[in-house]
Amino acid sequence: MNVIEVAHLCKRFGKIAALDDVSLVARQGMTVGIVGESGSGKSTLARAVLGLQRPDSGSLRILGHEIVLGGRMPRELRRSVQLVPQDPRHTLNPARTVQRSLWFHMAAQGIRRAERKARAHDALAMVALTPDYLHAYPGELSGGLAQRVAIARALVGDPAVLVCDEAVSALDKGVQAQVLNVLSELQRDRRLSLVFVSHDLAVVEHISDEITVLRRGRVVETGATQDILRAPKDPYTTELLAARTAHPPLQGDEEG
Ligand SMILES: Nc1ncnc2c1ncn2[C@@H]1O[C@H](COP(=O)(O)OP(=O)(O)OP(=O)(O)O)[C@@H](O)[C@H]1O
Repeated sequence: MNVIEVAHLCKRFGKIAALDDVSLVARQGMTVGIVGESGSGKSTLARAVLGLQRPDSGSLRILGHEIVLGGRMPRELRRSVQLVPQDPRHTLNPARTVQRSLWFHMAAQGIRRAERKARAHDALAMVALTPDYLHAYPGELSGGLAQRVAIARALVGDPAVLVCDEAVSALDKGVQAQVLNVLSELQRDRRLSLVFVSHDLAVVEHISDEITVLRRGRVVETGATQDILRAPKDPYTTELLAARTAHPPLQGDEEG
């Protein structure tokens, strides 16, 4: 099943075409990686999928439902597509305990009070955190732990898709590997779809079944990860392949 279908999306900011006829499909239980250098339109695409950025034209379907561009996304669909942000220490409210952040997120999603405790415990367990962390403040957490909390927050409403926007870019390599493992396991065990956005092809290739390469708002190449790595069709993809950093090991054992 296609959980996200983006077709011919366009978005301009003045003279800049941030998205120029971009199409993308994310299927259930699969990870689609979006890669491109800074300014290629990755975040604009991610924000459009999350209903946070109004495209000028094109179409967006989530779980088969057509989304009215510029309209308010129905709550159930908003709940089914959740963001894992770049640096959770900036996006988790420093004045709220983990519990309050999770509660706040669940309240915004219309989740009943009676369900919240169990959901919070379940979501923390899914990212291998004990309920002790409910009482921690973001400032007390390392980058890797804070990112696990951000993933747990994204999971509390039982979404179908996680949109990970540079979700490991702020982390050290060993911690990146751990967070990538958490995301891979969630995808495999819960049949989650991931839209994994990164400027770093080395990270994207490790987690993605398919890759879409963006450049200046346009899709230059899309295909199965192995095909793109083995035989890139576009010179820009070849450049990205040449420029990639050493990939993070998928079994890291440090915590930062
Ligand atoms: N709100 C905005 N107002 C004006 N221009 C914008 C806005 N948002 C994005 N842009 C421009 O659109 C283009 C695409 O930006 P976007 O942030 O989507 O790229 P990106 O690939 O995510 O880059 P980065 O990794 O640096 O965030 C850039 O040229 C950017 O300057």
